[in-house]
Amino acid sequence: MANAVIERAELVLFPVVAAALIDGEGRVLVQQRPPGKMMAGLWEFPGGKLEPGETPEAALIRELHEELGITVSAASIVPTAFASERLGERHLLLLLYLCRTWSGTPRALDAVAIDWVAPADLHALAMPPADLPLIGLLERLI
Ligand SMILES: Nc1nc2c([nH]c(=O)n2[C@H]2C[C@H](O)[C@@H](COP(=O)(O)OP(=O)(O)OP(=O)(O)O)O2)c(=O)[nH]1
Repeated sequence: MANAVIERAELVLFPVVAAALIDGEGRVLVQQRPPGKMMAGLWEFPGGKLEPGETPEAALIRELHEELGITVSAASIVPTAFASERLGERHLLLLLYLCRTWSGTPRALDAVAIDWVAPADLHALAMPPADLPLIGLLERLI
């Protein structure tokens, strides 16, 4: 019992924000994680960690600008789903937003590559474990 209490106290939640950008044909943008990063080569939704003092929405707008070179307004990102997954010593809470409008053309500024994929085709991509439950949700939502 004491051990269980200690384990709970030491567990650190790791919030990460990500966006499913949807284009006019109902496809979702995914990007491939670069070499040297954890889970290199896997396809993910653009996004990342929160900086100290940042709201999830501000972090997502910043990450989309840094990673894709696009500008997104707070009104354009809709909180939609989350995933919860053990990630090494921490526990990932992946907060997924939908976004259908932005300005600029997405470019792979951080990732190896970006691609636009129909939600049903996400099943065929190698994605992080946390993302897998989100695919079926996106198929129904988009
Ligand atoms: N962006 C993103 N991260 C994901 C997804 N699924 C998933 O498990 N993750 C994990 C991978 C990483 O452990 C973590 C995101 O951290 P990161 O290191 O990529 O964040 P970052 O962009 O702030 O990276 P950095 O600049 O600090 O290198 O979340 C996803 O769909 N999108």
